[in-house]
Amino acid sequence: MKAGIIVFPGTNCDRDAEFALKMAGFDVEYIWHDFENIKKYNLVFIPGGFSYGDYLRAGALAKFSPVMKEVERYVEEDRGLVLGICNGFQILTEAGLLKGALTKNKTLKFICKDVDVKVINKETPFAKHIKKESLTIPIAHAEGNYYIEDYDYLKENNLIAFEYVDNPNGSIGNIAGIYNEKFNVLGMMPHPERNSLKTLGNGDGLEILLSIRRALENE
Ligand SMILES: NC(=O)CC[C@H](N)C(=O)O
Repeated sequence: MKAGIIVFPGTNCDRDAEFALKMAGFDVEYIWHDFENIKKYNLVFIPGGFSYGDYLRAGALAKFSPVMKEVERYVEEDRGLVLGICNGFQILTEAGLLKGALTKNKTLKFICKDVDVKVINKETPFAKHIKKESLTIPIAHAEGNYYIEDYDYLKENNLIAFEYVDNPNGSIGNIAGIYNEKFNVLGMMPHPERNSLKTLGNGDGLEILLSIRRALENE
């Protein structure tokens, strides 16, 4: 099972992602942002960080990197799954691959702490093998306040992946992560790769990556 981690100038969670994906049983390669061919990966992972220094808005410049056109085709042609974490989630919304937008935290401060999230839609490859009802996963962001005009659309179509138990940033409906309509893209603000071992917390983050690997294997 092969995962490709996209690296932009300013990405800083790529090594943690590699470590966690290997823990979950993936073979891992890096994909530099000007790469135009991502055919061979079962999972494309867009990690966190500060792509292009978060200039303009987090993710607003990264969406123009050549690799993002290929990610669009990858999603459209159902070649595998895409997981965007934090800055990865911001890039996916900026690129229009996920609905809504990540705006500044309601406190206007960078927040770095562990949060509990409830698993909302369990019928997707990303979540169907998660055994727990809620997971403890760290957040670290300044622009994690998720907003969408048509919140009901997300609810009615089961596009909400995770909700915060105790909303840290002002996100509408306590949203911590969402899916696209084909359920082959997940974006989430918490960092599962930062809690992939019991010694890093309780290992809850690995549940998500293991669920993805198992679902891909059973396809
Ligand atoms: N952890 C990350 O991915 C960095 C956060 C992000 N660019 C922000 O501050 O909103």
